Amino acid sequence: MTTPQPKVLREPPGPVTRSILGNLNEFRRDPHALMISAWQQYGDFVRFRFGNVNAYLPAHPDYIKHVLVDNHKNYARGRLYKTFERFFGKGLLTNEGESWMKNRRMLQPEFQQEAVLQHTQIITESATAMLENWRVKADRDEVVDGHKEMVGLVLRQLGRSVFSLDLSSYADEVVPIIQAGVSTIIRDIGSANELTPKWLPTPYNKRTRQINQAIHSIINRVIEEHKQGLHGDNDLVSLLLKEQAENNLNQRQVFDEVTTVFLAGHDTTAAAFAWLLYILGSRPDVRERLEEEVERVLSGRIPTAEDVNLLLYTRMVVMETLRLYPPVWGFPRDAIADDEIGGFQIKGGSSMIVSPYVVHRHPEFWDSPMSFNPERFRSGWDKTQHRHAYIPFGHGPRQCIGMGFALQQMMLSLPMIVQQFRVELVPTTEVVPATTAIMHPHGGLRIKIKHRDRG
Ligand code: HEM
Repeated sequence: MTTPQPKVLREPPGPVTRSILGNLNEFRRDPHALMISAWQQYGDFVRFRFGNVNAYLPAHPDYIKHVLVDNHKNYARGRLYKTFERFFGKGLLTNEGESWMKNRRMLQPEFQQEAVLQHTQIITESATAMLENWRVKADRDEVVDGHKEMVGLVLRQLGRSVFSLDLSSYADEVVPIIQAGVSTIIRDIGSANELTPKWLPTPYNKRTRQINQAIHSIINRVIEEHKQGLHGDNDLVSLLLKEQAENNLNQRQVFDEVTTVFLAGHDTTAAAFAWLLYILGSRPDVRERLEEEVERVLSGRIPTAEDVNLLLYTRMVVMETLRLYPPVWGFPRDAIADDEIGGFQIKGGSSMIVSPYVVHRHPEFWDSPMSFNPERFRSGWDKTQHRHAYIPFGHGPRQCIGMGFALQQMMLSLPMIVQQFRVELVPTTEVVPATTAIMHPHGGLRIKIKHRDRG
């Protein structure tokens, strides 16, 4: 009888460096460039070293499936999500275990299709309000920041739907502070800042405090106004306060969940919208087909929830935009115990970077991956495509809870924009993706809004 030989596992290959920080500086500087070049050189499973921690990039959809679904229990939120906690607290995004599961179940109904459909009117009313403003901007031939416009739209839609409060007035002052702060998370990975005690008056601690003050000013107002009964009892905040009254949540948990939905729900969708504006401005062929569809289906009407199912090309454009410009370009996990992926050895304690940005560009799964081609999402695309080659909202038990809401915002608002306006890019510098935590157009998106009916 022969004894079975232990399987020989390979060490994943990756860029070698003598720096004590390993590949960390390069990653902080330009994570997209590092990931893409390393993947092209080393293949579908790459090893980086961040200080004394191994960080792996699983670039093949099978490997991603392993981490997010098949063996997800072995992959915890980990170190990087820990750094998110200083702004997000321990809400759904950063939390784990029993209390995550309990709160996810509690909040899930607020984001299910039925609930999302109920927000249709708020979403279209909010878009109408923005478009009325755009009339004035178009009359004046103003140059505007398209990304900032979209932040305002999203804050109005998200705020009114989920918090019963229009938050768009924060778009100019408070939100930029929050966005600038949250986006530094990548730069802060492994930096000495993270090790300094919070009470020390370092510039880093001061900045963190300032960002938290900006966040708290919004969230405290949202919660306080609900406690005073100013916003009825039919939204996410009321639900959380009811759970608190029944001792299912404490005050801190309510605060953290509201903060998480606010932070995770505005910057992401606004970035996606900004890229949609970019496509409208840079691809006349796509814009013309959108205009044709919107006229045929809506004949000048405001879209309803039923119309969304008929706007097939619009959906294809939204999906292709999320493929090439995924607002969440990467998200982390840490391996709890040793594991094996595709014959590679994974040591417990090492990190994973799951990257929509990389797998959405995988040439084995996407023809001409770098070209923007909505046709690839023609009806039936999902019958032939690998499920884990397209993950703009993640997958598995931790898939984005706001996915349906974000898609509905885009499916209703994009046709309304197309009905009335055209977008002209103002050429200054090339539009490139930011390498901050959320991938919006770097430095904003300078555009002019043109009335469609005036040519
Ligand atoms: C285009 C817009 C959006 C994109 C691309 C996006 C992307 C993602 C991704 C990739 C994840 C998974 C992260 C991981 O597994 O580590 C996630 C989680 C999450 N998202 Fe979104 N998101 C978007 C919009 C929203 C909206 C509108 C909300 C809320 C209103 C939201 C709330 C959340 C929350 C709470 C989680 C954590 C879920 C959990 O772990 O249980 N997101 N999102």
